[in-house]
Amino acid sequence: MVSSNISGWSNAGNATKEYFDISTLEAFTPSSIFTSTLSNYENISTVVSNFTMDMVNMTSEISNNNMDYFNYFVGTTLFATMFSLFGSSVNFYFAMKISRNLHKSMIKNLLEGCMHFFDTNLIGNILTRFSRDLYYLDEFIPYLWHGFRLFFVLAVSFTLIASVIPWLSCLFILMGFIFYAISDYLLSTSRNLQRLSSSTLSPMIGHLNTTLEGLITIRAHGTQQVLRDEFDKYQDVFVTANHLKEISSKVMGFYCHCIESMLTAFMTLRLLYLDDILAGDAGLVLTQATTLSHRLEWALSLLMILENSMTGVERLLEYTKIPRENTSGQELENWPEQGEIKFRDVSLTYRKKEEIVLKNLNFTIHPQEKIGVVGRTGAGKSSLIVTLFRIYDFEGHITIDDVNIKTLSLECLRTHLAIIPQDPVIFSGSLRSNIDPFEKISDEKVWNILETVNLKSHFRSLLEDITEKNLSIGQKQLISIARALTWKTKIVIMDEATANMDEAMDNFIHQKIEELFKSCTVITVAHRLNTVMNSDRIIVMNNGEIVEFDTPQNLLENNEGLFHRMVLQENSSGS
Ligand SMILES: Nc1ncnc2c1ncn2[C@@H]1O[C@H](COP(=O)(O)OP(=O)(O)OP(=O)(O)O)[C@@H](O)[C@H]1O
Repeated sequence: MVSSNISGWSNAGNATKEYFDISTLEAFTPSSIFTSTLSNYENISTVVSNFTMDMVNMTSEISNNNMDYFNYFVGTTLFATMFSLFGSSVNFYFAMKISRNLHKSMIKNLLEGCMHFFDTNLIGNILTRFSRDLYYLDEFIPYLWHGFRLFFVLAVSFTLIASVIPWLSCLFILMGFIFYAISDYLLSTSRNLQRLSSSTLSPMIGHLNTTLEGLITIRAHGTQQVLRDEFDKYQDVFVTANHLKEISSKVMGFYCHCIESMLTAFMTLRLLYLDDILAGDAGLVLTQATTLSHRLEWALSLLMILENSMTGVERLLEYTKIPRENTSGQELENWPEQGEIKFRDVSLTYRKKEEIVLKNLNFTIHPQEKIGVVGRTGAGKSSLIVTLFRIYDFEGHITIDDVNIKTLSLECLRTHLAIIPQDPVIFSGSLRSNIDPFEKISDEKVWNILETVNLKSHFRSLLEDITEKNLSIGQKQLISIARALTWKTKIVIMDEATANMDEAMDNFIHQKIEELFKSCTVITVAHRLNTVMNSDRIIVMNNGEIVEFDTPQNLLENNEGLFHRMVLQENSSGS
């Protein structure tokens, strides 16, 4: 039990120490210095007020009894206070450094993390790390330094009692062992309950998040009760774990009180039978003994909070070790010039030992060709696009203008491909920052692009906050197209970009794309077959394989082909 507790502690401690050694600290910003000074001021004022209270309490206890102890008290308490004051300042400085480093590393790792991480970690897990666990690190741990003051005060009380009745020291040593055994047991229990509480909070937060995201669908289907029941289930589990954690701290208080009562009773009985003790000394010993349990309980509860907070730190440190994408590779300018794409023996598996999603694909897309990609749900259309962006590792080779994309840096590859996704992403901020986030082109050119996509009349200024405008999905999609136009890439990919739109908007957007991306290679993933009927060639996918790849005309003429059957099916369901 003892060793498990110590090893748990030292793991977290070593991990923090290891993290602390990372020397990527940046200078503090003026605002963070200001905030830390304010917090430190609060810290210092707490220390000073604690000192004053200690002095008042102890003086009242001593002055009536034995003035010889007064200097001893003042000296020790003053030392404890100075130590605490110095310690809290040092503590704050390092706590802030560790916290800042951890924040930076976590967000960096998260943004550059492999997609596998997001496939295997629920959103609730991530949100809890960035909320509750960071809260423990930022709000609890820096303040726990105050607790060390308590150990001095405890030492003073013990020494004082022992100096009056020396043989009580043996009793204190025995009591120390009992407390150690209890705290060892309870601290490890509490630490595990804290872990349980944190891990049961994540599904609850994740559920709440997805509920809010799908609120319209939930209301449309009237499934509020189902969602409420599910939430209650997650909440019950969380509250149970959290309640047990709270109980463990109460249990510790109970044990402390029991021991204190036994100690006081024993001392009182013993004092009654001692002849050579002054009444003042006896009173002093008794008053110190009665406050001991309170202070011990407080010291142990601080240890418990520290222990529990370290589980938060432990969880945070896991996020500094997220496997990251390999971003290294060559940087090419003015690439690709033609936009020719070749797939050679490309296979993709999302997770090890899982089913192969793309099976040995071999095809060539010629420069400036307009290619449609169709297939039933789960055929592998989006996976094909994912491999082009190297979102997941794949086997085989993909070359663009004879450059193997695995040799390129991720930044180079991804900035030379434009994608218009199914759900257009609108960043919070101005219209300009949404269309040209890296400020590559002039305002005039941005306005020209807006005019090209028929959006100019909707905005008065490029600095207008786009989030305040209630844009339709079609309009958001047009903004995505405008963004793709500023990138001036040779390859444009549309992943079911018009799936959520009515036919008129769908036709309008495709007409725009034909016009604007005439000189580009365009790959359009589509569910509606008429969307890709104007393509030069169509890839028909089934079960991770390319089963047909030809012009729309030839595919329609092949009565045995999958595309032909899909068209017939779509027509019959439409009529
Ligand atoms: N992140 C992922 N992790 C594991 N498997 C995945 C992942 N994404 C897709 N798959 C699986 O890969 C297969 C192909 O999915 P993909 O999304 O490429 O199909 P699709 O043709 O685009 O389907 P849809 O038309 O419904 O979008 C499916 O069996 C799917 O379950």
